[in-house]
Amino acid sequence: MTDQAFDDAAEFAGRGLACIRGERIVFADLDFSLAPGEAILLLGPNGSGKSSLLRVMAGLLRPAAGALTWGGAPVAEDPEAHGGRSRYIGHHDAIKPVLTVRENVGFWSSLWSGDGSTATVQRALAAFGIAHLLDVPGRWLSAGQKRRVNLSRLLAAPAPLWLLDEPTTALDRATVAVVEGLIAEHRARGGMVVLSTHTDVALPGAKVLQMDDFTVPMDWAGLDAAEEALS
Ligand SMILES: Nc1ncnc2c1ncn2[C@@H]1O[C@H](COP(=O)(O)OP(=O)(O)OP(=O)(O)O)[C@@H](O)[C@H]1O
Repeated sequence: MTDQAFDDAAEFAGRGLACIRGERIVFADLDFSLAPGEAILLLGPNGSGKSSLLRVMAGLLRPAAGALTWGGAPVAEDPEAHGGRSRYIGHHDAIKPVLTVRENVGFWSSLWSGDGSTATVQRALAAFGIAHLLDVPGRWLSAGQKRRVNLSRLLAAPAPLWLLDEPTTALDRATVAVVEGLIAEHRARGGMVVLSTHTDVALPGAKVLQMDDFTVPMDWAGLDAAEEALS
């Protein structure tokens, strides 16, 4: 864990992004840009593509059209570098029930940053008020505790780009405020955040992407080219 500014932060942008899942075009012609210190709030009804866009941004899902850039360079040319600078926290809790909290968070910290030390894990858990759960197995955690453990991975392996899918689900109001504060600190250090939510999360000055602005009809003109690109 560090309080230092992110020297490797740079503008993260997407141009002309489209996403097909199953047989459906989820979104198309989507542009975004995110400078160091900025945040994007993803809004839209169930199924409008918030999770899909976050997975595209994380490099976990190939866009059917368009491209991502980091500091102007195509992300697709160096996916490993993108993996190193981004932290994707999905809305499913990635917690192994038989491992302790220390082992769960330590695994990710080690994988992402090569650290994984107990001291680092402990500091990350303390920020979420759950340092006392260090030796508790994952299967004993409540839904909100699981969420906090998941989010503590962000602090156990610092990186400039946080991609957060409904991060406040199951959290009590006090912990939502903690998350808001940690996001503000992350942005103050030049970090960037993209966050999907169905609830109120305070992200001062965030850009808003309404996902339903990017839905397209099934006869969308770019469909053939997009399907060909994916095949
Ligand atoms: N693995 C998958 N295979 C096929 N289709 C999928 C898959 N995952 C999602 N979809 C479809 O993609 C569309 C967008 O889903 P996505 O999860 O991105 O929406 P969302 O806005 O995050 O929804 P929610 O608010 O319910 O979390 C939906 O129509 C969904 O059925």
